Amino acid sequence: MLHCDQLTLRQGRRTLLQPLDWQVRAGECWWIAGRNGCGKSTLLATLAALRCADGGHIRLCGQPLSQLTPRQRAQRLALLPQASHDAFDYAVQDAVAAARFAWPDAGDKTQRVAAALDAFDLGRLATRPLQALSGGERQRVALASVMAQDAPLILLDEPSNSLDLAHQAALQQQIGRWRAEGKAVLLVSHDLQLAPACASHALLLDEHGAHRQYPLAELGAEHLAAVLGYPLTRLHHAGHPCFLPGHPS
Ligand SMILES: Nc1ncnc2c1ncn2[C@@H]1O[C@H](COP(=O)(O)OP(=O)(O)OP(=O)(O)O)[C@@H](O)[C@H]1O
Repeated sequence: MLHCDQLTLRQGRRTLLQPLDWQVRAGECWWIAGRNGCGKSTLLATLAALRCADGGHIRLCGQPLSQLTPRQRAQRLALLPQASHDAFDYAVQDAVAAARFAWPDAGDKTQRVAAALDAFDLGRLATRPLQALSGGERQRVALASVMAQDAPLILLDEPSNSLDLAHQAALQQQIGRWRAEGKAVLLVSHDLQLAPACASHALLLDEHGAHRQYPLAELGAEHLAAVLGYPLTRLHHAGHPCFLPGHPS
């Protein structure tokens, strides 16, 4: 679904990402992990064509990303940014419906919006103005908008920000459903429980642009600890791996 060939990212004179060859396939979820400022959001912004790559090539669903029109891109990928700013004070249901702009001729807008509102527990808030929402409620609207867009590649930048525990669990389940439907998910997250519970693979980025890729089953605490700069222990809990800070006593 996504092919990166020698993808290189820079910020000023600093190399954020040394040349990366990377393939993301349908049904996979890649956890993208690294310390603050290492370039995770910049990578997602580049894959969403919000900035240019500083080297290399990106192909999305078989076509060069740079050759896709904005609507074609929106039909192929959806981005949840780390923060959203509301230019208009839409009602929740209208904000989610706006995400259907990529599919103007589809006749299923009402059902898709209703399903997205339901998946993120927003039915009760459907007519509430965006500016009258709490932080976690606003985050759930952003997630529902991503779902309504119905793109095969989903880019999530810290999606569990501000979510309470029950809504984090709902997000984990929804990521599982997306994978089962054959969508691919890129998950930037500092959450050492949620992310490994959702992911099939990990892409670790360090502060000098170096990167490593692992199937999640092969991601050891020592690999993650090396890029995060903190000792970790890998555990198995509720059917998934998770990582805890510190060494076992
Ligand atoms: N517009 C900009 N001008 C200058 N530097 C920038 C700009 N945007 C980002 N940077 C720098 O680029 C680096 C990568 O930023 P990025 O947001 O990709 O990090 P991140 O890995 O997502 O971090 P975090 O975990 O804190 O969200 C950081 O050092 C940041 O300060």
